[in-house]
Amino acid sequence: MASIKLSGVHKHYRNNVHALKGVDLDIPPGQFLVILGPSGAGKSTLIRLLNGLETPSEGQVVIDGTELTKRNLRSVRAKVGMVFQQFNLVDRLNVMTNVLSGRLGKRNWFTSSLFLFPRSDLELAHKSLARVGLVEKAWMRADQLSGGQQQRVGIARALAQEPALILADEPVASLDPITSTEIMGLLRDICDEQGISVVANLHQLDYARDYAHRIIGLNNGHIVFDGSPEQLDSDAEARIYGRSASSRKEVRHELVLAHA
Ligand SMILES: Nc1ncnc2c1ncn2[C@@H]1O[C@H](COP(=O)(O)OP(=O)(O)OP(=O)(O)O)[C@@H](O)[C@H]1O
Repeated sequence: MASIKLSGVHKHYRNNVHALKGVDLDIPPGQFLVILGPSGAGKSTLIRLLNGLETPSEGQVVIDGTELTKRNLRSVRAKVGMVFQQFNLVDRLNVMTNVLSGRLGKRNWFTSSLFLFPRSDLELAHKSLARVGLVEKAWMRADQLSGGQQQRVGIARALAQEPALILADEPVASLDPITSTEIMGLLRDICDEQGISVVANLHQLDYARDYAHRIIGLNNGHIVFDGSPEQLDSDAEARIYGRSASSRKEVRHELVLAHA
């Protein structure tokens, strides 16, 4: 389980974009947090700050009481599993090897470079594949699987890290609606059953409502909503997406008429 605290976090990129503008956020252990917001709001930047892919220009990111710095990056990252929109598997390698790569951060340079894994790692990779229901695909090439299966492998790879936290950057953006609900359900079950915190960026409000314990809304680098799924009403949606609630209703009405 991981507790996460962001205090006064700003992110300026070199091109003068001010992507995050003073973000304060406390995420207790075991929470499933969904980040919503329009394109460019800063969602991916926030996710990337949590595993040290980006560093704050100002402010602090503290995970389990340890401030994330360049010096402790490797040890903190070893506790953070990543799940990506495009799965990020090595296509030509089999599923088992892809899952085992989740162990690389825990091994020294020599054994990692030779892809030598102890028996305990193989058992853990097998257990992770069983958790996502894909043991029978262990020796298939990753690129022979469907998108949903590839995302399950991505989740198994994250689980093989024995993570305290899983970061999911638009985990269902490349999947059809049925597969998307299966993947969101799997992530929520992992969070509830194993106490692994999940922070996910989403563009779909319905999935946020159905699967999150808590939702934050980002707009132009600011947190403009922080509440439960039940609190995400039309006013909150309007704050997050920068439209008035009535204009969103009109747009929906037009869409319904257009499809009638
Ligand atoms: N590496 C980078 N260098 C420069 N600017 C960047 C970089 N990454 C993001 N930005 C800018 O920072 C702002 C926030 O981007 P970010 O990707 O965090 O938004 P987002 O909410 O995840 O958007 P989307 O939903 O489209 O993925 C945008 O203006 C973006 O162009």
